[in-house]
Amino acid sequence: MPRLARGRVSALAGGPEGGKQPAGAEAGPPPVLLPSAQPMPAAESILQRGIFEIDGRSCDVVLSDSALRWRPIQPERPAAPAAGNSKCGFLSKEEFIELKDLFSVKLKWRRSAKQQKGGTLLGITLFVCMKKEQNKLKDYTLTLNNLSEDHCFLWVRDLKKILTKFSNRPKSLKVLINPQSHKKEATHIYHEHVEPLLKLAEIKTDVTITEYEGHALSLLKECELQEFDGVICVGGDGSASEVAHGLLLRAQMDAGIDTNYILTPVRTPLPLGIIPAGSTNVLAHSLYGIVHIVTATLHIIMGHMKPVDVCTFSSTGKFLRFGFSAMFGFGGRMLASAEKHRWIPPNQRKDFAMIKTLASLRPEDCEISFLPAKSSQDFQEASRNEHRTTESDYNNQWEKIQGHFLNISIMAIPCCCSMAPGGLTPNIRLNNGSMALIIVRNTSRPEFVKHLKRYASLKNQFNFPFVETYTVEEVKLQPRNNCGYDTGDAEFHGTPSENNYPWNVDGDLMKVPSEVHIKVHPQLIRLYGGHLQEMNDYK
Ligand SMILES: Nc1ncnc2c1ncn2[C@@H]1O[C@H](COP(=O)(O)OP(=O)(O)OP(=O)(O)O)[C@@H](O)[C@H]1O
Repeated sequence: MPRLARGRVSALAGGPEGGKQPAGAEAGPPPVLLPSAQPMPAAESILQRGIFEIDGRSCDVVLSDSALRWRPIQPERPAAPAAGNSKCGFLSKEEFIELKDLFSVKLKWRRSAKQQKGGTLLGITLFVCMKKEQNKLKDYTLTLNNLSEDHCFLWVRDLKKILTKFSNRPKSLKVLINPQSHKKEATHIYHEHVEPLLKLAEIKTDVTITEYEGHALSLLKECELQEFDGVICVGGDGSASEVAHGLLLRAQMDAGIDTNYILTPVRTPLPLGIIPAGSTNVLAHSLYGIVHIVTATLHIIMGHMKPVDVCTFSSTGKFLRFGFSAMFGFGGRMLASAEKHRWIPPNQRKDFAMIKTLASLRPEDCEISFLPAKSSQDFQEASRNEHRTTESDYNNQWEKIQGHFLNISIMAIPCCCSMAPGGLTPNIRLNNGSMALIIVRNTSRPEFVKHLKRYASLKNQFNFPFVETYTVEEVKLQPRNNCGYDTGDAEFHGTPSENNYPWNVDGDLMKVPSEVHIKVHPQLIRLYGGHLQEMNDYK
């Protein structure tokens, strides 16, 4: 049975310098540490051994290059004559933390309220990243009390030396905050929940609060990025997508690629971290398996990284942007309507736009060409998930479908959200080099609503005669409404040449007058995070 370690507080509560406790930091209950009484592997070399008081008990503490182990020291009791076993007094259980879970170490001082330096040394505080439940990470502290300065200095020196060996952990980050995201809480979220943890981990930050739409993009195109190990975006999907686009665009510029015609993009050297502060947070949810600010921050601090597929969007050969997912038809119109009514509060705006777009539901007349994904794994998944594709489709041959469609979704990531925690496309992973193409043909409004509602339960949402799903690598979508695009809003009326079809790309409105070509590029960007189930570290 795992044992509870007592008396531990949150990493941010009563820290070494007595900093204030941010909202959300947990003071209890005490965390479950690793299963006790594990024998020390023979390969572990001991760096330090000493006596510390932990949770009010004197402990024999051993620091090796991979773990910190402790065992309470119990006084030898006189042997019970009947039992005849004099060693029973020493059989206390060992507990340990693995050093790969450690993210900071500080000396613990007792200081008066006004005192900035000095004071009485009480011991050492270790800050540890722990898995709390399913995909959730939390920060916890372990305090080793010992009044000897020499003793504590030596231990801190060795522990810090170990921390420097985790070369994938960032030391300097560029942070971009969208103050307008969702309920305008992104700045508060950053300062209250993220910054204290980054400071604790001694990560340097350079913060920019964006002032207008596209600010993050223009900044990333020009600013000096060499000094940073990663870029962090605090905002919703629109912001995260803009920053990902900016980072990738910058990588193409640095590689001397003409950004008007990006055929084979290069990978971006800098990883991107996403702190969810938007209304939907699909990207963060797909990445972390949960929308939780401390989890997102700890993934960044610990340097957990995941390569993720990205799509390029182009029209008539010209590059438009990078993105992770897109919707055309109902999804595009709904976003266009929501953007037009920005004055409505965010939650109500989405409901309003949904109802308005449903009320004027109409199909798009278009031609869809797609290149099926070639891997056998994709083929198996496709067949398992009631796809209509046959093996002959997987010959690198373009397929063509013409007709009237209510909605067309193209997703390179699972698109998890509160409505569909398992993802809108559960068979697409973050980096399997393929996209889901979901085509909803024209049908009655009640049938379409039934299909939308099924996403919430993730039960047979594709099991309708008017829904087709494919696993693809490329898609070309050519609208054929030459009579003019009509959203029911005046802004979209006009002559065909003025028409711009609204696309929803990662929650951002993109208006394009003609064909859009979408191509997936495997593992083009590295994002901080990853589902814990997939990470060996947390088996
Ligand atoms: N200071 C600003 N003022 C107005 N818009 C901004 C500002 N900074 C960034 N933006 C833009 O706001 C857009 C939407 O932001 P974001 O996605 O973060 O929030 P959201 O729409 O509330 O969340 P979600 O996309 O998750 O629904 C982004 O495309 C971004 O370019």
